[in-house]
Amino acid sequence: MSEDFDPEHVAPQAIRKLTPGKLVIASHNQGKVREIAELLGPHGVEPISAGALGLPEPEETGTTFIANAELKALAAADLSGLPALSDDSGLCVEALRGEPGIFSARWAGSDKDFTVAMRRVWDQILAQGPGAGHDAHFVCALALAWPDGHVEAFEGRVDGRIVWPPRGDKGFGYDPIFVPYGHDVTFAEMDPAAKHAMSHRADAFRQLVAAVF
Ligand SMILES: O=P(O)(O)OP(=O)(O)OP(=O)(O)OC[C@H]1O[C@@H](n2cnc3c(O)ncnc32)[C@H](O)[C@@H]1O
Ligand SMILES: [Mg+2]
Repeated sequence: MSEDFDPEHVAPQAIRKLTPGKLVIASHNQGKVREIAELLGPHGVEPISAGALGLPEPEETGTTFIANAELKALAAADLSGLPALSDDSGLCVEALRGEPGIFSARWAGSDKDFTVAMRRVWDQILAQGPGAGHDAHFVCALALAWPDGHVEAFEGRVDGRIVWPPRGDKGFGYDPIFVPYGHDVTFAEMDPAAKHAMSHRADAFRQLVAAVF
């Protein structure tokens, strides 16, 4: 770094705005695609899912939520020639030092069986011994990429606790074992509108909407 480099005085890069039109939802998770389409509802874009375009599922080689979100959005924008919005998210359990974290989908195995993944979370908390806390948070990184390689990314979070047994049949993934702080019901017992008012995805969405719309 040169001696006169002063990080306080670097001009911030201009945030690129999204113009109305088609937007690829760069996810192969139907639960996410549904939630993202609902959150995008009032914002005048026309969502098309990666599945509908036959786009492949890129390998998630990043070591952070943001890195994985960016690589998924950039791959979809490049292949489709359209702006693309991706989501990389997961459940981080404090007693498990943040696991499953970026491996949240992978804990469900190739069958994407979240009964197995939720059981694994609970068993690993129990394996920590009787003093282990149940605190956890969900993280959602959203990345919006354009075909020329420009990308903007935002990260949201919601804190809560893990409960057992799983409860509720709304939502997806780990929702049946996650109760947000200040509530008694799991994300899978809430109506979608209630989850959208407080979720990690909604938190990231508020930042994205404020910046690019
Ligand atoms: O990569 P894409 O194609 O978007 O789909 P994916 O399911 O593989 O998604 P991720 O790689 O981001 O993995 C995140 C996993 O974390 C879980 N997850 C993320 N957000 C969640 C939410 O709101 N409620 C419950 N589980 C969630 C969910 O099971 C996801 O499979
Ligand atoms: Mg994935």
